[in-house]
Amino acid sequence: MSLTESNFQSTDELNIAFAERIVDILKTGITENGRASLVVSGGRTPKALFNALSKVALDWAKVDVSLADERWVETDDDASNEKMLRRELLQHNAAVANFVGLKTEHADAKDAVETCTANLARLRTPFDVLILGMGEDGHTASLFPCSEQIHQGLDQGARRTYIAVQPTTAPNQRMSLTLPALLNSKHIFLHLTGASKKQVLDEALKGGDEHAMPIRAVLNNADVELMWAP
Ligand SMILES: O=C(O)[C@H](O)[C@@H](O)[C@H](O)[C@H](O)COP(=O)(O)O
Repeated sequence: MSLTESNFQSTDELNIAFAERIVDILKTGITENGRASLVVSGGRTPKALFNALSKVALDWAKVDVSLADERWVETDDDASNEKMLRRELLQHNAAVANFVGLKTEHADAKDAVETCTANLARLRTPFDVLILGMGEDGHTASLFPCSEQIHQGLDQGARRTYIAVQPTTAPNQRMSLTLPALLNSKHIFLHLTGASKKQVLDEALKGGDEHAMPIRAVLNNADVELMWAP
């Protein structure tokens, strides 16, 4: 499968172009299907993009927004991706979007897999836009190479859409879309900033065990657009 690279001079330039690209795809989805879906990652990288996106004119009431993964903490915890999303993306014009969060009342994410799977019906699938990030260890969404659950997460034969993951090199239990669920997307973007992430991506592109660098599993099975700035 192919990797299309768009390199920008600065994160500001990247965010402007990326927001426009996302909105174009979502508009097409709304025109063709009445609704469109946007599934995003958490972490630090997308904050400014989300802020830019929240101010763009779009029929946001017709957009379903969800997360590729969530840290299993309360939604008012600073580590919560939902908290970040509510602060950065679900504001301004985008405040009326239909947000489907992952965190439930269950103390253990394993007990919430069924609920998250049922809630997926509230989102248009295949996802119109999926934005992935990547960690320095080659994880994407919360498919962590260090976790015991990585084989299940990358299993394309299984019907799971979500998986509870316990990383051993990062804090918090997680809920993550599985590889087959991530791949059920019309447009997959990999959003990276900084030279070190580019080096990690180059390493992943050399090929090798997907379980050692889960981003490889996405790159090997989908057309991916890289959006990168230093
Ligand atoms: O919840 C999360 O942590 C993510 O969704 C995760 O996959 C993230 O995208 C990468 O870890 C990159 O994170 P940074 O953008 O913070 O480097």
